[in-house]
Amino acid sequence: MHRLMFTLRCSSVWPCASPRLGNLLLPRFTSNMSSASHWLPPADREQLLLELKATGWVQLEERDAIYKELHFKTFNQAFGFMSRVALQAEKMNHHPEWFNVYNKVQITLTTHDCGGLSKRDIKLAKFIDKIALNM
Ligand SMILES: C[C@H](O)[C@H](O)[C@H]1CNC2=NC(N)=NC(=O)C2=N1
Repeated sequence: MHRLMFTLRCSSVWPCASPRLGNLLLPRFTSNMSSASHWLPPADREQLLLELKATGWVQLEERDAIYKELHFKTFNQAFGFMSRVALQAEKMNHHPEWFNVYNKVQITLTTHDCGGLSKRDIKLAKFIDKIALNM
């Protein structure tokens, strides 16, 4: 109950994502809630998530994050893809959670600084889709 009340009080100033009340898994409040430029307005969020779902991203149930699994022909292709994403992630100072076995790459995107999805996750997801298409 305390967590729910916390969210209701804080939701109007949340900089990254609109909190999910459905399953009561609520974002952390941290002192590093940097710039409002990462703010994902709820209306934009729904539209952008629809677009990403059409390319194979799914929303995780247990946290405010998106997930995609990619398959390549070889390990070299998978690793080449990861290298390109890693360079972009470093440029954006926004890093994926990911797991690779041979030709398979599983990626979770979320913004740790705000405990949920932000514009940065959308931007990185779109970049990932673009790179994967060109492999
Ligand atoms: C201190 C550093 O800027 C932060 O920890 C950055 C690094 N990379 C990050 N990556 C992701 N996915 N979320 C973050 O909030 C984040 N924050």
